Amino acid sequence: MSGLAQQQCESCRVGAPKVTGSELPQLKSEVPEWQVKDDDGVLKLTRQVNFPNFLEALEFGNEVGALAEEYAHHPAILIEWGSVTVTWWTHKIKGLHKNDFIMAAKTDELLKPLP
Ligand SMILES: C[C@H](O)[C@H](O)[C@H]1CNC2=NC(N)=NC(=O)C2=N1
Repeated sequence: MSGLAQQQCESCRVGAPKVTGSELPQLKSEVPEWQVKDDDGVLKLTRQVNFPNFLEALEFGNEVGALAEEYAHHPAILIEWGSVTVTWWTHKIKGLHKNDFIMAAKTDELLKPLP
């Protein structure tokens, strides 16, 4: 199986399986820059990225938005002066799905310098 960033999301549906406790460590190890947080019982995957100014933060936020539209899976994006916080979770299942880890890995790819 290719790395998470190269995988495709499954279609979001109610009743889709949440990431289980045994799957979580493996998936989390593939996106080490991200933290799992429990938000009133809803597990989410979040990362804060720092930028030198608001404009660069805004540009990255827009890139994440375009990625979300491309894969029809959408995060919360907080754009602030100097940083962007991206949080992935699957609303339909009120928790973490493998899609969220795939999208976190794709988000990391946006930060890699172009070859
Ligand atoms: C029909 C559409 O694809 C679905 O409603 C998608 C849209 N984007 C989504 N994004 C996230 N994060 N969770 C969802 O459950 C979700 N559902």
